[in-house]
Amino acid sequence: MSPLRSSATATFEMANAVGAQVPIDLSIDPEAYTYDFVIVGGGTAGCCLASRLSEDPAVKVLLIERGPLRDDWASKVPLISSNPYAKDAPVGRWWAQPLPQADGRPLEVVCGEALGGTSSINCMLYTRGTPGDYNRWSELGNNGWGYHDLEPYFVKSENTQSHPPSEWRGKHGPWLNQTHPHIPYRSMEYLIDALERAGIQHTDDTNSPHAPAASYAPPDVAQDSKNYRHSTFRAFLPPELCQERADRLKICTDTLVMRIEVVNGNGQAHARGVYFEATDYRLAGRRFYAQARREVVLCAGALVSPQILQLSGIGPRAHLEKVGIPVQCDLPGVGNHLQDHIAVPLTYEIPIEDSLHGLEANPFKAAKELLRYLLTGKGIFSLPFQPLAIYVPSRLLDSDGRLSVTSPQALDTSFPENRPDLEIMPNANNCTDHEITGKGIFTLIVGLIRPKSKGSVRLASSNPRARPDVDLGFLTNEDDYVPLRKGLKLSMNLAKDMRERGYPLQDLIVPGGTDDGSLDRFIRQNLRTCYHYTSTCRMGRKDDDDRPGVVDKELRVHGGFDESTVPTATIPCYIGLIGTRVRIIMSSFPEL
Ligand SMILES: Cc1cc2nc3c(=O)[nH]c(=O)nc-3n(C[C@H](O)[C@H](O)[C@H](O)COP(=O)(O)OP(=O)(O)OC[C@H]3O[C@@H](n4cnc5c(N)ncnc54)[C@H](O)[C@@H]3O)c2cc1C
Repeated sequence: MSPLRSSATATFEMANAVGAQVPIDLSIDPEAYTYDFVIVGGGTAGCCLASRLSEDPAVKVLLIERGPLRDDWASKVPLISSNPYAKDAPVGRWWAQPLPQADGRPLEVVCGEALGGTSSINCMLYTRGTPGDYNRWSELGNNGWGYHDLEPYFVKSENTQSHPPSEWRGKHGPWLNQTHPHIPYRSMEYLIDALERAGIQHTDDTNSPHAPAASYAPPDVAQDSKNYRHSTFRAFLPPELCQERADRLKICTDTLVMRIEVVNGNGQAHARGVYFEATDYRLAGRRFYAQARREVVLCAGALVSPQILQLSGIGPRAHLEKVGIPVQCDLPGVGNHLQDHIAVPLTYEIPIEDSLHGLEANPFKAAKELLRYLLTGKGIFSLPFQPLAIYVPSRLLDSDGRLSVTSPQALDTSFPENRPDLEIMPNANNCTDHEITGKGIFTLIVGLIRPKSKGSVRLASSNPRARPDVDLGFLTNEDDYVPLRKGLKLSMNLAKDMRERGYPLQDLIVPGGTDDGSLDRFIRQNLRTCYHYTSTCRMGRKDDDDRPGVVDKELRVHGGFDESTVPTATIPCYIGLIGTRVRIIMSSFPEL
């Protein structure tokens, strides 16, 4: 049997091969459906973990992924595969609850659903965050998770094609990344000049632990040498590796895990196995079971991991009882503490030839660019949507949004208090939900990357096929307005500078003024998700009154589990971009 299959029929055959149909036929030898590790979710974390665990020839691993295997050409081309709203994009999209703080608007949440998960459709930015991010995790009591503890795993896993080897950059890992220093948009040249004049320094390497807290650079991007997207599926589970390990690594795509089997005995809970069905609704009800000799590892993302725990009877008792799920373990933290970067875009009109919309308006230019990519791997099709990463700590901005402190001590990010809390994301395209046709668009998205607001994930029903109920909780903590206002002022200053230097930039969707009232109104009307959901199964103490943890520092679910159920949504508090971090957590986990 090939280790990689994709259609629903193949899944069904495969389910027969990797599990036992429920109710289990007692004549089946349990060895036939028992693995050492059963990994739920073949996404950013799951692919990496499946690869690492199956390095040991004595270890049998089953990886179960809800989405398909997508390995066609379009899924590799950055510009095409980075659009989660394209008709056939392998994503799950559903509405979160309407937000009172967004004038009652519901926002859509989006997750990748394919082998590779969200790393198959995201913006590809390989961004680790600052040393202070990890040192803060340590400060919260999670020993072993400080920056110097994790740096060796970053180095081991990556292969940077643009930076020299150093103590913090790796050249020999399976996950490739590179940087594109030449940005083909005229608007970005003006923006870079404006950043320099604003005192925001260029840095050679956004992932250097020595990069200053206020800095800008073209980001590292998860791409191979042909400029194809390097999702974690391509990096960690290439076909030759899957073939070589076919005896011990089974990958089941188009397959939906319904719940984890939890058994209690001798005062301890134990995750014994998982129940699953084909994702295709026509095969719903034909349920299968696989048993885990050692561990069930939950890597279903920050929105679905808590759903699966709750479906399995692990979560806040009152909620489980309300939905009619028998309680196995009363764990109040499951699904709480949802965090996401809060994004507010400023939208400007620019000449259409300076923006990505120039490709829509000019099919000849689009064809030429596509041909260039086909022949050379270069050009607009090879680039990320976001060509520059800009970070600024709001506490260094004065009330007019100007950088007021630039001392080396204040910019040293090894101290948690110096971490930037604002990311300004420039894009040469429309990043709003408004339809704007026939115009060139330039966007500065102000992202609050360390929000205090928190939301939650709860079961909408006991049906595992129903999407969970997501409350993004944006701006439930009013403190979040303060850095957002400063970020908007900084971005408006940058735009003003670009215009004053002669760049034809016209206001389209911007605040009516810079007083708090105008800015706050604009924030509520325009805020949106950044898709960076985390912390719904956070690492931390179970008895922490303010924010009870779900897993301990070895990523085992609290509650007496003798062996572990390990969710990936374990980030204890927010950091910069998230995919890179999730992968490192999974990379370091087996050695803990
Ligand atoms: C549009 C977009 C752009 C982004 N851009 C960036 C970026 O540029 N850089 C960055 O660092 N981060 C980015 N992110 C965030 C980042 O990609 C994610 O935070 C990260 O990939 C999450 O990893 P994960 O392993 O936790 O979950 P995922 O990668 O989402 O994997 C979860 C997997 O579990 C599967 N699954 C879910 N339910 C079940 C079930 N019941 N049974 C079986 N399988 C199941 C899913 O299909 C999925 O494949 C972006 C996110 C989005 C949506």
